[in-house]
Amino acid sequence: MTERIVVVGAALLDGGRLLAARRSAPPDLAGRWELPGGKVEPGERPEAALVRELREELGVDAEPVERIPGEWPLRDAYVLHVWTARLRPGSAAPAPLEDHDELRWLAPAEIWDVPWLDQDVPAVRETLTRLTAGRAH
Ligand SMILES: Nc1nc2c([nH]c(=O)n2[C@H]2C[C@H](O)[C@@H](COP(=O)(O)OP(=O)(O)OP(=O)(O)O)O2)c(=O)[nH]1
Repeated sequence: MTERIVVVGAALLDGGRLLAARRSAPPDLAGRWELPGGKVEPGERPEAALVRELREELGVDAEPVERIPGEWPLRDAYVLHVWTARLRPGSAAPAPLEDHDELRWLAPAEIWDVPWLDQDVPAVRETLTRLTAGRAH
């Protein structure tokens, strides 16, 4: 039986904008944009994984807000789950410390200005719907 590995992605929102992160590796994903995050470790709660990954990759202190319903298949046995998230008061600003070489805060009208990973597009579209409906901020 193939084990399913959950990858958590953060739709990190601030002031009505979404943080997009450009991957620096591996070569086949480099240059494409994604929701920062990573694999949930065995025994780890997905929300805890999200907070840990955002600290490691971006140097921020963030908290999950709500799960975006749905799950999206990635390569191999990976599946993407997405949460909206926000910075906690006093958090540093995000910096591309690991896995990424550029970050951008995108306003709703700019969301499709970057080449997202194909597999992230449905989750990004869902996030945009929430942003424009004023249900996330
Ligand atoms: N973080 C993240 N990974 C994604 C997204 N879309 C997508 O296909 N992936 C893929 C890339 C990787 O193969 C895998 C997640 O790996 P990762 O490298 O970000 O996770 P990680 O920090 O736990 O990795 P590792 O160094 O511990 O191996 O999922 C996404 O939106 N966010």
